[in-house]
Amino acid sequence: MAARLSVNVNKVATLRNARGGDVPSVIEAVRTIVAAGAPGITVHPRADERHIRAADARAIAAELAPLRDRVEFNIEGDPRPDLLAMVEELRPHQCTLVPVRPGEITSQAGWPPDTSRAELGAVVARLHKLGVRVSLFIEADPAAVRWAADVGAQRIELYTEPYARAFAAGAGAASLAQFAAAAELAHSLGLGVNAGHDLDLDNLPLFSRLPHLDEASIGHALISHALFVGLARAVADYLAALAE
Ligand SMILES: CC(=O)[C@@H](O)[C@H](O)COP(=O)(O)O
Ligand SMILES: NCC(=O)COP(=O)(O)O
Repeated sequence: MAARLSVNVNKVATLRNARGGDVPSVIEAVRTIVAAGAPGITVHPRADERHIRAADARAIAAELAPLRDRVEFNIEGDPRPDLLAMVEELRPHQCTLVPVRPGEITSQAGWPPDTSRAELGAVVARLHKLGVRVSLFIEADPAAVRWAADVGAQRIELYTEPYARAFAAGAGAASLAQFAAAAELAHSLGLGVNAGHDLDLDNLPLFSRLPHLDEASIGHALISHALFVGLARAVADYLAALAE
């Protein structure tokens, strides 16, 4: 069975915020994406609200509430108090905890495996208690996979920028082998396997062969593709690439 596509709509909000109004509408984008058959929506509401704002997350949660049994909502972010309060309020299917470095343009790394298990473990336990699946954003590194299992996560999200870079350099198969080893280890430890960052129509068909892949969250390249072919067609293209 093909992995689920979760479309990250951050960049719709980036375009909207550029002019300060409500065009393009994030909610209209969500409706179009869901109508095109994507079974997941992802947002990464950053502390500086450069794109997705707390109000967007609330509006998306309300929009998806009637569809809860077929469309998953995934909120990504660092475990800062306001984000955890948002997750507690909105109860998305999944929260993906991502390390954030001050001033980063975008995510640049996964959680280091020497991150305090006690501190993050308490956050994971709190979210699990709310019925929210927790995924931890990590590198394709066995030590990081074992760390995520020790912290109590239900899933990992493999940070795929290194794969995308390797693919562009003609070394995609070798990189995929490293990711596959991490996915196999995660599966053996009872962890689900998500993946995301810099996946696109060129590198996704090969990556979709990853064993045990549950979900791919894709935003920047998909929304960019939509500028040329339309959003519904972009979603269809990514669903097809993920099913290859
Ligand atoms: C965790 C991840 O890889 C994405 O959520 C990424 O952080 C998107 O953030 P931007 O859309 O701000 O680049
Ligand atoms: N978790 C990855 C994500 O949500 C989207 O990343 P990108 O496709 O915008 O690089």
